[in-house]
Amino acid sequence: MASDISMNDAPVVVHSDYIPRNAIDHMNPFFFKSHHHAHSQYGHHHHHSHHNALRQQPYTTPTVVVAAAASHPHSHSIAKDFPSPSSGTDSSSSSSSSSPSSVDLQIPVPRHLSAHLDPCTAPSYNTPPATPPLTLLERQAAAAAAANANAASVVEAKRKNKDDPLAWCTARARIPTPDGSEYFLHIYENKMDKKEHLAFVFGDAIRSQSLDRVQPNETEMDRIKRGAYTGRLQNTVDLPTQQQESLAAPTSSTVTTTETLAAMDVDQNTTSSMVTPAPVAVPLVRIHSECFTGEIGHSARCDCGEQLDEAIRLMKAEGSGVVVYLRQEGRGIGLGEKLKAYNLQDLGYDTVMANLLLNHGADERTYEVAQAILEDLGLNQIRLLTNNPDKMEKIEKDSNIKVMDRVPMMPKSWEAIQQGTEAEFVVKEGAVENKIVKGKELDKYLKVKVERMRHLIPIPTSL
Ligand SMILES: Nc1nc2c(ncn2[C@@H]2O[C@H](COP(=O)(O)OP(=O)(O)OP(=O)(O)O)[C@@H](O)[C@H]2O)c(=O)[nH]1
Repeated sequence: MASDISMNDAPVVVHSDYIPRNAIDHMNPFFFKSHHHAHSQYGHHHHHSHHNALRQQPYTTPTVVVAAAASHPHSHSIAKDFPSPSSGTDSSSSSSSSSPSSVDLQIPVPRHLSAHLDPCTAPSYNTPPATPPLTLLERQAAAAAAANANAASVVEAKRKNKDDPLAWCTARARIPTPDGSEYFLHIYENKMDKKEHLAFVFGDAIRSQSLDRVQPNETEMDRIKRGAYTGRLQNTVDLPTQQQESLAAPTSSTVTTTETLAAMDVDQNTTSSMVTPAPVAVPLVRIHSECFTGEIGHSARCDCGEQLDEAIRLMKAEGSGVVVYLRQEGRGIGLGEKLKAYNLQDLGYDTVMANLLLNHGADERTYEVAQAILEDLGLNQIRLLTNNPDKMEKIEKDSNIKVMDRVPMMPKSWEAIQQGTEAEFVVKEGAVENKIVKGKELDKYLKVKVERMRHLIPIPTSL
């Protein structure tokens, strides 16, 4: 039998100052269920080596486990502060759940998993046990305190550097796309984190002020390398030398160096006199959060890839617009934590509850960097592509940015359900045609967004 190789007799080192990794084991039904069985059903005849390993761990002595199990007559109950997968998180949530039991919360082991709960093969035994989890209230208080501290430090950073932007563009380059259209990818550094946030800029009229600003002692070639030119670059490398010299690199006039600015007697700290973009009608903007699984990994758990593609399609069609691509993977908790959340979702918890059980906020994203990027691109009035009212509020907060209009992003599969055309989807490798996503897991994910995160999408009546 392909047994639990992690449960072999590798020596278990128990340190008295052992610090558990997190609270995950305490809500893992395998963990407690199997212990309960170890004592009530298998008693002390249970001889699997990992049992002894666990016995040595400071936070989960057999006594504690027996007491925990005994205090709950239900043989599957585990820890008092974990709700069942179907219960809500707090009274303010708009969960459609019908079991808001918050006093004596239990995690029933999902029926389909019970069959696999042989304590000899239960897969969680190799995981170090953890400290007792925070109660939900404590978690919420901690999340609120962290959010406040974060907001305060951002304000502080802004106050100290009134004239310095929070984010600035360090390079930009043309990205041709298969249909012949192209956009300029902008890369941003910022004061909040070490991540490279991005802006996909469609249309030549939208320009980064920080990129265009003249830097001390830079040459024309430095500016070309950063992408601080207008128009398009010409291939001069393949031309004979004398022709190379006679051709300016950009096709239009505007690599502006310190020398030319000096000759023009222009204030070198500003670019306003140098770059005068054509006026843009209120442009389409998408503030998109990174999702490796949805955009690269062919996942049908979410519609993130579909949304990114749709935003790009709309901006190509308009010939103008910006996708601000924030590296806030997993609603800010990171990819590793998102994968853990997926395991909890496979146990039946929804996306919100899974985050909370991992001691994260339901959504840890912030939008100050996005605000700074939009300001840098000169976009104070936008049409925002989103279903998320929270995002609309946060992007306007403490800034000059005004969301003039919200452009909804209807999930394609739900649109098709409403139009009765779902059967026409052709499933290709990894995704439905045109990267559209569909399926039960997506439906559940989307419903949670509507029911618990105020997203503005009509749920098809058949769901
Ligand atoms: N923690 C967590 N993050 C997820 C999950 N599924 C997708 N994400 C992340 O959620 C982010 C996208 O946010 P969404 O809530 O889908 O959408 P939104 O950006 O708030 O709203 P829209 O503008 O309407 O798309 C990306 O960073 C994804 O990586 C999940 O199950 N758990």
